Amino acid sequence: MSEQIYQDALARVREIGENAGVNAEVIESLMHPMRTMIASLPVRMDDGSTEYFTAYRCRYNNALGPTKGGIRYHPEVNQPEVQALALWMTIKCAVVGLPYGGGKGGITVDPKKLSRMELERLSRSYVRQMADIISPDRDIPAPDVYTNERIMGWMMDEYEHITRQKAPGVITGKPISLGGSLGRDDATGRGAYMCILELEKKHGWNPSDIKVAVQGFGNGGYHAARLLHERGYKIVAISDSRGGIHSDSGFDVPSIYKEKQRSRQVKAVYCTQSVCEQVEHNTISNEQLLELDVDILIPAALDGVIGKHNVDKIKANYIVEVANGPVLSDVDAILHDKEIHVVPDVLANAGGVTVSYFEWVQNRSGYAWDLDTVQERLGKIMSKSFNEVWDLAKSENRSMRNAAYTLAFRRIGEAVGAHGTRDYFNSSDA
Ligand SMILES: NC(=O)C1=CN([C@@H]2O[C@H](COP(=O)(O)OP(=O)(O)OC[C@H]3O[C@@H](n4cnc5c(N)ncnc54)[C@H](OP(=O)(O)O)[C@@H]3O)[C@@H](O)[C@H]2O)C=CC1
Ligand SMILES: O=C(O)CCC(=O)C(=O)O
Repeated sequence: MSEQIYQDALARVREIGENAGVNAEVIESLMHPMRTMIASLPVRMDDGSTEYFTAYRCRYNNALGPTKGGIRYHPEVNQPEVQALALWMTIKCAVVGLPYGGGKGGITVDPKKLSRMELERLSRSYVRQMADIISPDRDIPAPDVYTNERIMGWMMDEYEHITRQKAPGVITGKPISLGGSLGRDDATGRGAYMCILELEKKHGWNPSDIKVAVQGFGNGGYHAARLLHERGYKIVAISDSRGGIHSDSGFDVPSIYKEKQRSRQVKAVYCTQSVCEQVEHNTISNEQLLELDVDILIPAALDGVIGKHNVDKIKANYIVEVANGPVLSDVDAILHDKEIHVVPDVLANAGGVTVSYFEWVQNRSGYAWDLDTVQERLGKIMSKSFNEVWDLAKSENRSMRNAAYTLAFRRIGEAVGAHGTRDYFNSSDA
């Protein structure tokens, strides 16, 4: 996660923005984050000492609504990365038509080294520092890498403690018992799966002929792999932070998940009810996984994994970006020329924020939807958004990323215009 990622994200906005048919001032406004708050979080450790962690929350742009985006816990979190992630949230929410701007947060920490109590104190400390900028109408966090519903529950609880009122809409991805939505747990992977179903229709694919490699086996990667496996796609490679496994005959995803839950590692196993047995496979690195000869490559871990250093070795026909920012901008044109099609992050992983939006709507109305309603509405938004992007890409010979950004810029531009004559670019920190 290089600090260059933000410059890379800006370069892409500038390049695509030039041909999007949008006022240059709108594109310029996207080159500047509205506000990034940096805080030091003092945390009492279990041994009685105090450690300080650096935390960020960026509210990037709120032309379309309150800012929205996850909170990442990772040792390499830094300000430029958080800003890049917040910029992508701004574009993503516009691509799928949500009434949100973009934000993102993070803490520079290795959460695997903290005890549960330390993690809870850290998470509560984050909310104490950020309480002035988050709120159900202003900035609404959610989970991202190495954060989860339990952490969202602690954060909501801390916020309610500070404001002395119930405020479930301040954060999404919460436990169901605290106002979370059914269907948020697998929404990111399901949204990507729904994009692949659209591709399946367009190309007339037979799922059992399609080989898929998935990098990252967390919330996004696991559910995408599980749903594709259930439909009959061949999941030939899976990895986590320690490396990956590969077999051309495909893996049984539920078995691998069961073993990952048990041992914390991705292992090539097939499990019956009582026992998991090893199956034939190769052990591969995360770099090798990206270079496999597959039909669909799903990077679902971290940003910047495909760039000039490896683009010549990429063999997949489709890259479906479940991770945010896995492909660097300087290889967009190379991939387009090689006819390696990218379903961009701002579309492919938008299922997560879409169901977060549903959660927020449910919290505000005080009425919980059933799972069928959530999934049906997610399906409608994903299918409509996918086809809008696809149609623009086909009709104007743009890449899908270019088309998605173009649609987003136009929507943001319309909102900026509709805000009126006030000097929008200098104010509006609502
Ligand atoms: N959660 C969400 O709702 C959304 C997530 N995303 C994006 O999806 C991506 C993954 O997020 P999410 O699934 O939530 O995160 P999780 O924390 O649930 O899982 C992360 C996964 O990535 C693996 N991983 C970590 N580092 C590496 C590495 N260097 N190489 C390969 N794998 C690695 C982890 O391995 P291990 O298990 O060994 O730690 C884990 O399997 C991120 O880019 C995130 O921004 C996008 C939209 C929404
Ligand atoms: O669910 C959300 O609000 C945001 C999820 C997120 O951080 C993302 O889409 O990258």
